[in-house]
Amino acid sequence: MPAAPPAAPDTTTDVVLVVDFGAQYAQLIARRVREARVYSEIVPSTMPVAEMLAKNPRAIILSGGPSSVYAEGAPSLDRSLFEAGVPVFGMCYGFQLMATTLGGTVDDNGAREYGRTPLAVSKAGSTLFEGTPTEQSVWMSHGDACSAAPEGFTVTASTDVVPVAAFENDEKKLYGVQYHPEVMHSTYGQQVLEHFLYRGAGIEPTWTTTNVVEEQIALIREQVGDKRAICGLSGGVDSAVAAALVQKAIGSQLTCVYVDHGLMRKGETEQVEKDFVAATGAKLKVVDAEKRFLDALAGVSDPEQKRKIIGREFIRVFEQAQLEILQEDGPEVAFLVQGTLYPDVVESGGGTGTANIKSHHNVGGLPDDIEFQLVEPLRQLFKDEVRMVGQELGLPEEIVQRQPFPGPGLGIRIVGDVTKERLDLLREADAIAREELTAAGLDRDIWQCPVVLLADVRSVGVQGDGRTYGHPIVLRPVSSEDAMTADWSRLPYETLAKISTRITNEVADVNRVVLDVTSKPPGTIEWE
Ligand SMILES: Nc1ncnc2c1ncn2[C@@H]1O[C@H](COP(=O)(O)OP(=O)(O)OP(=O)(O)O)[C@@H](O)[C@H]1O
Ligand SMILES: O=c1[nH]c(=O)c2[nH+]cn([C@@H]3O[C@H](COP(=O)(O)O)[C@@H](O)[C@H]3O)c2[nH]1
Ligand SMILES: NC(=O)CC[C@H](N)C(=O)O
Ligand SMILES: [Mg+2]
Repeated sequence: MPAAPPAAPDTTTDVVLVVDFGAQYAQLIARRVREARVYSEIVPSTMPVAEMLAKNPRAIILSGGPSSVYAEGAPSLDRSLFEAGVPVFGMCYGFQLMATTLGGTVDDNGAREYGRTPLAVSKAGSTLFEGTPTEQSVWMSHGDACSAAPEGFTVTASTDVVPVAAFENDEKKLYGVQYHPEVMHSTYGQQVLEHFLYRGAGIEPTWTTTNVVEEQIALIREQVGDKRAICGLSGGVDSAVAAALVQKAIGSQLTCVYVDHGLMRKGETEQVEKDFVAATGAKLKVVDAEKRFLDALAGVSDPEQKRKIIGREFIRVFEQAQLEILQEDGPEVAFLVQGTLYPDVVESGGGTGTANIKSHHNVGGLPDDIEFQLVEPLRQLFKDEVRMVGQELGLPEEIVQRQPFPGPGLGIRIVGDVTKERLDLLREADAIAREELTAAGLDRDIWQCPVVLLADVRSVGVQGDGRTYGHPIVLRPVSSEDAMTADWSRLPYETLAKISTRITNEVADVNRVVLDVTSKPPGTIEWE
């Protein structure tokens, strides 16, 4: 198994633990806490309470989860958590668990609520609801409900069907809400969360991205010591920021390695070589590994298999680069730096009880026999937070604001086997789409625009009065904040028309261009 990355900066004093009960939104809670300028860390609900308390948390948040508190084998918590004097805030499942553990009642009384729900605040000015309206819109997602709060708690909100939708116990510093304050649709959610942190738990909002930079630099120095590290550098935002952080921490002990796997877009390798070195002055090694990747991918059309092969080949190339660097004088090269972010981890099924959506090459695609120790300073952050760290480090806007491009590259944008010919065709189509989107001034409006070749699909066309039987190209422009959710971008028709005409005119074997109008969920951004 890959070595675990450093969990959390131990220099942080004000840590808030988010206990994850298999929630869809545990990571969202953690980032909302950071938005409130307080450091937070997610821990699994299976962690013993003594271990949680040993982290000296200033407060604990209990997430939602798919189980029913009264079901056999449902995740629970030792009562001592509520008696340790640490302020606790339960959300949905966490709220229900607090209720039952402390003597309240939760049952399946038919009071289901999913989505937008009006909440009536019955105690205006309470710790949680101070300054928010007595009627507010919240986001619910539950089938069980609390019908009686535990002794000593004041019920502070209800809905049409749920008599206890929030309760508070200021003396014990215990709070809970049935709804999800962490999702943006709960109008006063952030305010309620901040009230818990500042008023309930008395935490000062002092955490900033500067802390991330300082803490990570200290951690990296401690982890790497006087050994050497290589950094997988793609030219993308995450690896550029990770490399800049590590460069700051260990300077010349770092060598960046860019792998040209033959799955890159047109002109990309040249651009990385030129821009990245100019921006950071880092040592960069470019490895041409096209043959190796294409040979390994030959005949493979299953997306997960492709991802695992690509993940493995990346590591084999890094191992070779390691051997070459060892030829130069210096200590052992024991570490591999990657620009892994939280969404890569959670989509790869790396949360507690979370599903594997797709194996990102740098997490779920890593081979079991990897010997490098991983250095992943951004592993707990989301993209927009990483961009802020990049700005903090003084990286140029062209790098910090770049649209994401997945590590497996065009390999996961060909639905079907990956061949050199198909890649060349897709590179042409992709270059046209990018050129026209840039010319239309839309680069900043869209998050990214995968261009996908449906190599296994053919359709009939008529070109030059003759019949063609070609392949469709899919345009997938999306808008997003953090890639966890996304919407399809409403691009101007003229731009779409130009892209479509140019692709069908200029790219052989393509006789149709289609637009993907699916949000995420249900679709993911990439097709594979
Ligand atoms: N061609 C490549 N050569 C070397 N390392 C790579 C390459 N592509 C990806 N990686 C490694 O895999 C990590 C994850 O890739 P990912 O695409 O998520 O991040 P990124 O390319 O750094 O940023 P962005 O999301 O902006 O594209 C990178 O941070 C980098 O460490
Ligand atoms: O480095 C990466 N390795 C991968 O294996 C990978 N898969 C998806 N992506 C990128 O992640 C974001 C979310 O993508 P999905 O909605 O397709 O899951 C989008 O920005 C995708 O481009 C990847 N990046
Ligand atoms: N979102 C949640 O935490 C749901 C809690 C519980 N499974 C319910 O349905 O009530
Ligand atoms: Mg990338």
